[in-house]
Amino acid sequence: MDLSLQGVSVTAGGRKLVEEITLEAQQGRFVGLVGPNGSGKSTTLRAAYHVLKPSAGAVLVDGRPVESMAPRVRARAIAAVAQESHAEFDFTVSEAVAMGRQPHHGLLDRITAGDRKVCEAALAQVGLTHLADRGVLTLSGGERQRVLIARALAQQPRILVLDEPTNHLDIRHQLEILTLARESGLTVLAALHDLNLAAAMCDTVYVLGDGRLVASGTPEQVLTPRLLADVFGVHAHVVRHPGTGRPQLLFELLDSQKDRHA
Ligand SMILES: Nc1ncnc2c1ncn2[C@@H]1O[C@H](COP(=O)(O)OP(=O)(O)OP(=O)(O)O)[C@@H](O)[C@H]1O
Repeated sequence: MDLSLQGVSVTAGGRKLVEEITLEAQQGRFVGLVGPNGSGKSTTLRAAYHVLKPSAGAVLVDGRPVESMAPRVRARAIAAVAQESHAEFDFTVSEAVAMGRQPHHGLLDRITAGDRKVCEAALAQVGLTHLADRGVLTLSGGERQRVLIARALAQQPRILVLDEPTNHLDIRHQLEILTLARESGLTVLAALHDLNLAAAMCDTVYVLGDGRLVASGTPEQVLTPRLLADVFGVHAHVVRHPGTGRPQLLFELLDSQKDRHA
């Protein structure tokens, strides 16, 4: 399924948090959203997965406004992993993942053998089968993050919206989880802080600065020293990854900042 935001603005407390965001995530593509702290990434994603109502513009799934979709239909289309989602109750890992099956049956229906299979597969995909019976409150931050991703996968959506999915993950799990999302065949829209992961994984990158889109394109087109200086205020050297040929970035402070910190 295609996900598209068309001229989306979000207002809160009388202030425009994001303005006129237009972006496209086509079927099966991995689309990244990058930008400095407070630039509006989470706000944009919350509008995309319909927990924030845009004050202007529209969010479309295969051309259909998400707000016109019944909640259950929407939940079968889009699954989201929010930033710093908290597990408040001490469910077991399998119970937490099984919540992802809710959109597929009635509230009071029992979980079926088919549901259980889907959940086991999702847990295996994130490498947590061995923790199925553990309480989520006893997990490490990275394990908990992988449970949330397994729950989103168990939802069997067509679109995955991920807000900082690599939070708390060590480097191997960062690469594994993003590769899993990339190769899932799902449409992925992910906010990423790590620009090298964005460069390695994304088909298209959108850059936000101060609530507005400032650039979009392939990582090669977008992640240039000029843009990184303008938007992030850092000096970047761009090199090619010897294995993948993708751009990789080496950072240092701009000279003006170095003087400030000298
Ligand atoms: N409910 C709200 N009321 C007022 N301001 C808000 C609200 N939610 C977010 N903001 C502000 O909107 C701006 C964008 O926030 P957002 O969380 O979308 O940024 P972000 O790019 O995801 O940041 P980070 O990289 O730090 O996670 C910030 O300045 C934030 O303080």
